[in-house]
Amino acid sequence: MSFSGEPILDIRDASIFQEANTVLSNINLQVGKGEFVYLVGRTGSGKSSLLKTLYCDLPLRMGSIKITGFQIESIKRKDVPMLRRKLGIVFQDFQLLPDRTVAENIFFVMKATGWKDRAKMKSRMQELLMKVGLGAVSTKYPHQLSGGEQQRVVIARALVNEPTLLIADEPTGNLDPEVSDGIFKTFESINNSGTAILMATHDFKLIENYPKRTITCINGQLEDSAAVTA
Ligand SMILES: Nc1ncnc2c1ncn2[C@@H]1O[C@H](COP(=O)(O)OP(=O)(O)OP(=O)(O)O)[C@@H](O)[C@H]1O
Repeated sequence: MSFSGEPILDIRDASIFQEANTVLSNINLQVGKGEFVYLVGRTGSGKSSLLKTLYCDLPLRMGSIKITGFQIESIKRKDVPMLRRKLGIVFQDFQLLPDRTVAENIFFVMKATGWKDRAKMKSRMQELLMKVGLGAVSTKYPHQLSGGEQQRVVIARALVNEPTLLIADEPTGNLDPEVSDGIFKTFESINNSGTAILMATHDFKLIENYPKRTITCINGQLEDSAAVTA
């Protein structure tokens, strides 16, 4: 694919490993600012490993990756939190702190990323909950929310620092179809306000209903729907 500006994600001749095994070999991928891209492939094909490499949870041992301005192959350990601040990361299992309220869960990330002004934190938190379609839930604990509501809180939390790229690994994996659809629309509205989204999913119904550029992990390679149709 070609872009008018610099891509927000630029993978060049990278290989992705899990211990001694090569999961993906010599892959190339460019994602433009504000794009919405699905990442699909059979179980074990390497989707999560690729995403983990992007946010430095797995080391990049071969090739180069530039993401939101950071060069992964040469990134210093001290810069990893800064990279993760520029990315929003959403997983399938909601990963909220169970013993803290929704507000405290969001404040926790804010404090960890340098927010100090209590009034600003509160208003940002309320703005984010509105954005993901949640009403007055800030004083509730995760167990008092449905799975879909918890996932919305996780999305709100991922948006705290206005990421330019949101990475989502099976964000609708544990949700029933109607709830998934609502969550997906939330991602779409986030994307419409300019955030690029890279979403690993098994949810082919979603892809059928909302077709977008799709990258498939297959036989250790990436297949790009855009390359097929271009
Ligand atoms: N922590 C780990 N240690 C060793 N090998 C791993 C680890 N995690 C994954 N793998 C292996 O790496 C390969 C790719 O797994 P990965 O989780 O990236 O696939 P995936 O496409 O995300 O699968 P799924 O759709 O089931 O989530 C698989 O062969 C898997 O067994």
